Amino acid sequence: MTRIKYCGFTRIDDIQAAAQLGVDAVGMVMTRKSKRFVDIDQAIALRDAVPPFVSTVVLVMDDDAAWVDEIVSRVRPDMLQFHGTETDAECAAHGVRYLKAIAMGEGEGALPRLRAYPGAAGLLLDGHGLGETGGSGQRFDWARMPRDLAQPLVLAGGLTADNVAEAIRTARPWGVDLSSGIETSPGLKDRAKMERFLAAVRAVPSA
Ligand SMILES: O=C(O)c1ccccc1N[C@@H]1O[C@H](COP(=O)(O)O)[C@@H](O)[C@H]1O
Repeated sequence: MTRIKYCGFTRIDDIQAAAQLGVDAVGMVMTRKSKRFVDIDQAIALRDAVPPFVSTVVLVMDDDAAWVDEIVSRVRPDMLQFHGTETDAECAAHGVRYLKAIAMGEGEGALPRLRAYPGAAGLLLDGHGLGETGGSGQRFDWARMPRDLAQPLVLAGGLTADNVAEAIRTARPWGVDLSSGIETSPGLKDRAKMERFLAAVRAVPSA
């Protein structure tokens, strides 16, 4: 079974709809570099709308350590997701389990970074380049998904209901994560797109 995370929520109705549909995790973006940025009070309201057994993840990107600590103490996400040039020690410093995003848009330059995060609960391989913000629907060649890493790998970048079956068959990820493929505009989710994406993932036989 391929796990599913929908990311970039800004509206309570959307996050509740995603949970009802059966996603494993929901994400909120708390770096001011993003068009989907939510502040602490919005994030608390969104988190409080998430039912039991659905994980909450907060995404940051080269943000001040003090800001990340404030998120941890007030929003209390189940996991952090780092998208910048943070080191393994910097990611671990907040005392919360984390995913590290690896910018696969870099080409071969991404390969050393895949082994630089032994403390990460999982790695999220995204289509954007190093230093660029994600969430823009940029994909990478799914055949480049490594096969020899111990950590669970999450595939991200440009996934939609129309391409996710092929992506899963090619990359064989632990899970998939997306934002723009289930939106009408940044931060505004579309229930029909969320439903179609889930059905497309569930239709792929497990390995
Ligand atoms: O969503 C954002 O605005 C964002 C900002 C900075 C870094 C990452 C961001 N989004 C993440 O990028 C991937 C893929 O998104 P998409 O499906 O291609 O739109 C996903 O993990 C988003 O959460």
